[in-house]
Amino acid sequence: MSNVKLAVIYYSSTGTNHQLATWAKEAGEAAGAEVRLAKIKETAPAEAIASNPLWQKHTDATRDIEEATPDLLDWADAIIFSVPTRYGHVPGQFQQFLDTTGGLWGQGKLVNKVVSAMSSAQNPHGGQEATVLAVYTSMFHWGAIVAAPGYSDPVLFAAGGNPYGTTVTVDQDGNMVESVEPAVRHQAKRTVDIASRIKG
Ligand SMILES: Cc1cc2nc3c(=O)[nH]c(=O)nc-3n(C[C@H](O)[C@H](O)[C@H](O)COP(=O)(O)O)c2cc1C
Repeated sequence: MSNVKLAVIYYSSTGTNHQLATWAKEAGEAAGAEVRLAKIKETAPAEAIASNPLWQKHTDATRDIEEATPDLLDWADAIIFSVPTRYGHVPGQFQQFLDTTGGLWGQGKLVNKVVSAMSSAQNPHGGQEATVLAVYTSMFHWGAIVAAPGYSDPVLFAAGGNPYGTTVTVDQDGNMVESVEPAVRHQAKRTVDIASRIKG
């Protein structure tokens, strides 16, 4: 049993990052953490969502998942983010969420949160690493402690060897190309482990 409270926060249009986040949630629970899975609030217009059947289907299927709030960040000792690449950067929906955290930041409440990030893109070199690093740039401003996986376990090589955070390529049909589930589980376990050492 761990005394760590872990928030797994994701944005996903077509399900990939929801799946990554779900594996991270399960692994966090297996590591003994208290875990809350939350989605970033969708801000795209209904017409945009309806124009992509995969997006509409995923939106409908995840309607009941709680939405991330600053209160959730305040609650958590550790946070795992999972967001898809948008032109090598984070989705606007995620940036908008970050823009609501100024109050917590001003009170110093984001300092020493243990954070880790994951991502996906349609191409192996389409911005996966850049997106994870974009998340971390904001985390440095929080004063958070970045728990990147590095090469801390052999499973990371099979997943593509991204030391910044687990990332996956998604084909035209929305299927994951690399087998990243073990790497996601390792990243979540490591995040809980580091957070428990910091929390003491
Ligand atoms: C506006 C937009 C921009 C995107 N930009 C890129 C990109 O620069 N490189 C890339 O490989 N994939 C890009 N993609 C593909 C997404 O990264 C991919 O659909 C996503 O990783 C799937 O994650 P999800 O199923 O969780 O939504 C883009 C998709 C959209 C809608």
